[in-house]
Amino acid sequence: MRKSIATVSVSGTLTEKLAAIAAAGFDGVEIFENDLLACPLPPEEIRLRAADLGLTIDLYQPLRDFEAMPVPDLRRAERKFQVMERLGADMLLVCSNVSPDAVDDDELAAAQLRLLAERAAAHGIRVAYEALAWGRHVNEYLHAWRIVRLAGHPNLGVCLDSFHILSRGSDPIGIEAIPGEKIFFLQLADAPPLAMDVLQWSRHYRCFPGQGGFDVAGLTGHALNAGYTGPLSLEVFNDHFRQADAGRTSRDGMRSLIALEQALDGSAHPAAPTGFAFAELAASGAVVEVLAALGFARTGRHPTKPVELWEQGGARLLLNATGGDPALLAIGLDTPDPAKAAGHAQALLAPVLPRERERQEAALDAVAAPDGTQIFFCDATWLGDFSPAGPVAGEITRIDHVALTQPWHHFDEAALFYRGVLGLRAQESLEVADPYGLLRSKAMSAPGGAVRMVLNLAQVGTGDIARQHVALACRDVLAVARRLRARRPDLLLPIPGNYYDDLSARYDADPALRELRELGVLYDRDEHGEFLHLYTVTLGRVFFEIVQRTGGYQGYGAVNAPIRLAVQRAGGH
Ligand SMILES: O=C(O)c1ccc(O)c(O)c1
Ligand SMILES: [Mg+2]
Repeated sequence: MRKSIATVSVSGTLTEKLAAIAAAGFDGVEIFENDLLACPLPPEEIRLRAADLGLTIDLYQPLRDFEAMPVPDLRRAERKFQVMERLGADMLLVCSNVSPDAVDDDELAAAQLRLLAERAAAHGIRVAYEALAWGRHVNEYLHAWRIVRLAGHPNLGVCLDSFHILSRGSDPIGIEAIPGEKIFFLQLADAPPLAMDVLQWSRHYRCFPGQGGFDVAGLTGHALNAGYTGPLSLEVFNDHFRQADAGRTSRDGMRSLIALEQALDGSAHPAAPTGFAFAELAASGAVVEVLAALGFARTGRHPTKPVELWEQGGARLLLNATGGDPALLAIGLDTPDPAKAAGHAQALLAPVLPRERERQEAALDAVAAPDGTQIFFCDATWLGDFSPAGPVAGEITRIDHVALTQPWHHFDEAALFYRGVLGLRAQESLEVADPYGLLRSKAMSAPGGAVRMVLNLAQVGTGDIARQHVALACRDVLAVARRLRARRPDLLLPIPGNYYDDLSARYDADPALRELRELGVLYDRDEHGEFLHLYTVTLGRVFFEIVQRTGGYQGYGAVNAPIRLAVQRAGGH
């Protein structure tokens, strides 16, 4: 299907926006009124510029509060038709009236829209009428459709906007009752679930399909079933997108439409990961000390690269001595068909990483995540490169999750990347207090929890944008804590006594509490089970968490995150 995007969705001047949108592969644009008014180029030049870039101008929206007025402003409309002819745009958007002067009279609205459509027809222009969720009298898409039907003019149809429909909780199934040729335009936007005024929600928090909580693909399916053949057009008002790099935002929008088309095809994710193969760290001597204290042992070396394999149970860490502070460089994922997974990632515009390969080494397909973390798709052969010495027994069994902190302007992009490329589903999104700001946190996981990731967003003010961690699952976190305590107490993150006073206020009778306090182990429970966890101090950008889940606990100990953040920040841990 043709893909379009409203210029309001990306940052920059109109000419910058057009260039970025074209480079991302879109077919067309909706030009937002202010972008045109502020542009030094005359409409004819903008038309040429767009055409040179291979973009059609699919929609223009210069009229506000037009219909159901005591006197409709046809003079202004006539002027705007002239602008549209110069622009080469043949679809005019009219959103439902928000003015207190609007009259609650469908017949009047229909008569005035009919008049507008008649005048538009003389210029070869069609009019698409859209119900804004906060329209004064018309705020439901089926209401807008009734008015359009009442007007009965071939040049008048409806514009459907997924945000306005889904934000009000309207059932999009009704779209299928609208004849396809009367759906003139389809605007797509998602949004995170927020309990707030719908106008503010729309103007500041919209995001690309797949980044929020609405079933935008399902709504699109209804429009296609109705016979809609126009473009899928992204219309996203978002405070972050307005500041972010236009090229990057445009590519991200394109990725969201490709993922939406895949969802419409109904095909399952072709190459979902089944577990963590490894996490690779830029490592220093300090990392080696922590791993040794945790009971890991070096079991292999790469034949040609300065990379060591450290293992315990099914947890495998690669320590890369290429220099630099400790940081997470790469994540390896067990993938049934790595080539297919890489192909799928590439179709979603993930940059495929070049691989230098020596003879006899396993070929590894890898892509770069939005924050630069390398994602490797692995089958069993990669391990052979390291000629591992054999299993290392211990309490730690595998990698439970990896937590990455995203720059604020790439958070939604990262969520969409992990959802589309790896097929992870967002589990929960919450806010965690840091002594100097707020951290937004989104957990994502593969079905059954075989792969879990946590994306943290450093809000403005936290300053702490760099921290990442690898959480290791274990059978007995108290045993790990005791060992660490005996060998290297300095590596354990110290937890304040006040935390344990509160725990005992909440879970009075639990005799294990005393030991948690002594060992610095934190505790949470949900309706499924319990969660015990501890943290090491931070090395460079990275720290380790040791977690023990019992009885199907699904979370990540989020209630304890503010304690951890405060100790890390205050104590320089
Ligand atoms: O927020 C608005 O005013 C606005 C304008 C045009 C649209 O298509 C829309 O969905 C919202
Ligand atoms: Mg809209």
